[in-house]
Amino acid sequence: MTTFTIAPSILSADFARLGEDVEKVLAAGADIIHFDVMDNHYVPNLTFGPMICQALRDYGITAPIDVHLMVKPVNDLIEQFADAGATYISFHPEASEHIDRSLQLIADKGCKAGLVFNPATPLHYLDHVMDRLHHILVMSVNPGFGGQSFIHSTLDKLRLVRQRVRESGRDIRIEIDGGVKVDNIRAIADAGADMFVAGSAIFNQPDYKHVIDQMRKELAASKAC
Ligand SMILES: O=C(CO)[C@@H](O)[C@H](O)COP(=O)(O)O
Repeated sequence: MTTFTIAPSILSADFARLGEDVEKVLAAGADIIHFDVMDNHYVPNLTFGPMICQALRDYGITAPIDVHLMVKPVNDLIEQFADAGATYISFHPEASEHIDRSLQLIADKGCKAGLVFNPATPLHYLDHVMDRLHHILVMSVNPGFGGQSFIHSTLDKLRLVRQRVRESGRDIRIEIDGGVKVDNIRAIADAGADMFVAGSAIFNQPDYKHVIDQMRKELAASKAC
């Protein structure tokens, strides 16, 4: 049976009360916390760095922290986020000079590695690195901002990624990120995702538990179950 992971993106959380908001979303049933790191260079927006990750660990957050690096170059921040308590670290292959080296660095620092694909990034970057991946993150919006609409054509991309993972015979998680809502999460699971990042869909609602419960109900009805 497929294990589904719900990963709220703190990009839409209340930054003035971040520790409390993260505690609240975990108590509402979230599995892990998704951390969108933007550098105003690789993407046109600026968010937070490793100090915030460390601050959440110091505050007492023990859930896995899933760091999505939207930065260029990537290696310095891989090291800093690993030291600050990241569990998973993913980066965009076109933002790394040496993809294999960056993946190895993540593993050497004791974290689990992922590669991220923008809607138009070709999947050939998966060649030769499947054995190094814990997850593959498929972006269903162009990176940089929360609250964008899901790009429907990424469902086809998800199916291709699912096929590649199946053919590899490896247990690689497939994460989707951008525009994930209660009303599309089942179709996304049917297309092959098993980790779901959702920012605005969860944090912009007053009752996080209600949204997460509805998402789980949709997932339970998916063909992937
Ligand atoms: O990485 C990104 C955007 O670059 C995403 O994680 C978004 O932050 C998801 O936000 P919603 O689309 O769910 O509001």
